[in-house]
Amino acid sequence: MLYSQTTPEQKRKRLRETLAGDQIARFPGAFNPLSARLIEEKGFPGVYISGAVLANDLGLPDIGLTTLTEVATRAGQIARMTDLPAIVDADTGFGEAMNVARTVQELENAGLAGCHIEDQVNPKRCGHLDGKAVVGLDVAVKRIRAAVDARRDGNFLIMARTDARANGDGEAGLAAAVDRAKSLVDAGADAIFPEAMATLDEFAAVRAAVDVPILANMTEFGKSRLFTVDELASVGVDMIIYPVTLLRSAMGAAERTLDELVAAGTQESQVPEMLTRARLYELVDYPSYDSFDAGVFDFEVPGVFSETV
Ligand SMILES: C[C@](O)(C(=O)O)[C@H](CC(=O)O)C(=O)O
Ligand SMILES: [Mg+2]
Repeated sequence: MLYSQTTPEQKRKRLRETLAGDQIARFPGAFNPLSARLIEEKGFPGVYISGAVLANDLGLPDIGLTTLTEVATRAGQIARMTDLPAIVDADTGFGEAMNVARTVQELENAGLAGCHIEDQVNPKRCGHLDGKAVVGLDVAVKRIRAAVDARRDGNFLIMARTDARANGDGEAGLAAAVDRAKSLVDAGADAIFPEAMATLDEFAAVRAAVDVPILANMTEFGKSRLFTVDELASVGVDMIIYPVTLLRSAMGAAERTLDELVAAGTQESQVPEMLTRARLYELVDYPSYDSFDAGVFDFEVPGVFSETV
């Protein structure tokens, strides 16, 4: 009922244990608090909260327009709805070193289990688009040091993302990303997010260069094909995110339903694709509220909690 009973400290500990385990960990992106519940129910070990999704959900492009307050608030709403650890995309940290320090403390306060901070210049852009630029190594290192020093829970995961792969074609770009990754680990990063890797061999190169967990971003319509979990495990990736997948699925379904309403004058043909009333009530945990106040759930929903409605 209401929110998760697991404390942020417990979630952060659980995240550390997950990353220390042998299994590759998949973190689908929750686009709202309720979808975090769905992710938990399907057995995933964690929830990812995408900066692109938070911005796009507000109708904004992913170019660093969202504020720390907006991101911490929404990420906190998502994190509190699940017992799973949630990791949030903190973009460039909302400024330079001092701002990054505050960002980390606000995200801790919001109940997140970790965040990633990238080395792009502002205004930033989606890591899978061309024309990105990264800050100098000194600035990138300062961001990570500030983040690490600012956290009050040693288990809050500071992941460094490098966008340096775009700094040159093929080998040159990869070498730049590998160098950055090593320096960011030396600066204290707990994990590395090498952005826009083109091939499995590129992930393997990053894997060989650092001894902290590495993340693969399996975003659709990006720079690489969508590798399978086994493929990524075979090159030593520890964690996979599917940042925008659920938002794209949900918005795709919404568009199809609207098109059908326009074309047919009724949504009838789309109903079998929808989450049923029963399933929706199950996800928001209606029956638990009954134990609190028997007047809350004293109605019948046909087929409630069955597959039939
Ligand atoms: C991971 C990412 O930073 C995000 O905000 O989700 C994006 C995802 C995307 O735009 O597809 C990214 O820069 O890769
Ligand atoms: Mg992002």
